Amino acid sequence: MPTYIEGHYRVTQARLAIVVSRFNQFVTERLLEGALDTLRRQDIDLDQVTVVRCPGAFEMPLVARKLARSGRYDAVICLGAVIRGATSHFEYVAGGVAQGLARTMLDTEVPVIFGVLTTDTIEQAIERAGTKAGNKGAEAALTALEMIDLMRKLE
Ligand SMILES: Nc1c(NC[C@H](O)[C@H](O)[C@H](O)CO)[nH]c(=O)[nH]c1=O
Ligand SMILES: CC(=O)[C@@H](O)COP(=O)(O)O
Repeated sequence: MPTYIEGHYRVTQARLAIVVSRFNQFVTERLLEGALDTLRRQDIDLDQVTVVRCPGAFEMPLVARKLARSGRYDAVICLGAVIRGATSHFEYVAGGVAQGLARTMLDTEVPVIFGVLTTDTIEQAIERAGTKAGNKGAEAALTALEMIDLMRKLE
């Protein structure tokens, strides 16, 4: 019979940092609301949650790395909205954030949750920030809890 290891959402004493970018704040604040509401509904003490705002998604990897390396957090949730414009700038911002956050997670071995929307339109972003396509911030919060529990089980 194989041994199965998996993380559950119910974790005790979870210390979380949430990095939120101000760019497209109309969207990112909805992601933050979804994340905080989900953590609350999972009985996470929001006094153990730190919210850090940064200018744009491109700055997130540095902020996430500082938080992860501090040793004060069990996971770092990153919430942003990169929405395509008229130039190729989208590719560089979105690619830089994804690669930077992935590298931070591997370098620090602290779960860094990619809750950054990368959409072609504002409508797509709004749909994923609490309307018809759910709330990616809420999803990111659940992923953080599952990863915290899983990491503890793999220690
Ligand atoms: N266009 C978007 C940006 N651009 C700003 C960058 O994130 C960065 O702050 C700037 O290049 C200075 O380093 N940021 C987003 O979060 N979303 C966008 O759609
Ligand atoms: C993702 C972006 O950087 C983008 O919103 C910038 O818009 P533009 O390509 O029109 O300068």
